[in-house]
Amino acid sequence: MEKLLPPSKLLPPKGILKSDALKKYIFETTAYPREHEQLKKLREATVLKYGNLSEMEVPVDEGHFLSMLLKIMNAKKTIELGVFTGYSLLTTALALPHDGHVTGIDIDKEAYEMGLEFIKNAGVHHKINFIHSDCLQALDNMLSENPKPEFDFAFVDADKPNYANMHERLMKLVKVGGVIAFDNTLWSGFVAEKEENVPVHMRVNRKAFLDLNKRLAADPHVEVSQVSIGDGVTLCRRLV
Ligand SMILES: C[S@@+](CC[C@H](N)C(=O)[O-])C[C@H]1O[C@@H](n2cnc3c(N)ncnc32)[C@H](O)[C@@H]1O
Repeated sequence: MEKLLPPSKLLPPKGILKSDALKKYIFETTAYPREHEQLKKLREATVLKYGNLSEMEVPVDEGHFLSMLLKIMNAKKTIELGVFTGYSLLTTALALPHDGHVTGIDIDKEAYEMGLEFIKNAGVHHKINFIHSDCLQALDNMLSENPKPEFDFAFVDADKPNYANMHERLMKLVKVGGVIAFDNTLWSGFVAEKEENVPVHMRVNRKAFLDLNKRLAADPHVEVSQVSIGDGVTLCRRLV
């Protein structure tokens, strides 16, 4: 018999929404009922295998937001930095048209291989190209092989202190009019807290996000929207 997790184990423990009642309401009313069957299975399998590390996955409501955005944009070619077991990657592949294509990059191949079963069952494996590499290295390789902008959309969810370096490279790889989405930019709300109130292990990334958020807001080459969903998602639309 399929092993089911209690609903309390499935509500995202991190993020910026501090009301558990409201979180439960949103997830139970809209997010879980609309979650694709293979995404649900992938999420449950990730919790079982990785325990607390499964918190790294994008939450279900954010997945719906990204899916809607990709469809509204008519995105065809996308890139993702930080795949883990593939929740956001599978979300993206499901949102793209039949001839769409997503490149995912991660240093952890084992986690991606765990998610492959669900990606294959969802029938979208042909749309995915997984690159097992450090993401800055992979972006530099792409830029040296073919410096033409080719992506409609980029999702950034790898090592946080390197987001600014990824932004610099992605501005050359994402088309004018395309979107770069940075995940976790509100860092559980700690960007608005004094440093002494932030758990020590979260301080380095908090500082990286404080710098990044300022830098993106001041960047005249992008239109910026800070979206208060999940752990905070910043959308940057390339202008020039
Ligand atoms: C937050 S998780 C990604 C979660 C994923 N987007 C999802 O929805 O399930 C971050 C991932 O970034 C990967 N990562 C961290 N540093 C990296 C680097 N320098 N290059 C490539 N991947 C990296 C980690 O291995 C991890 O799988």
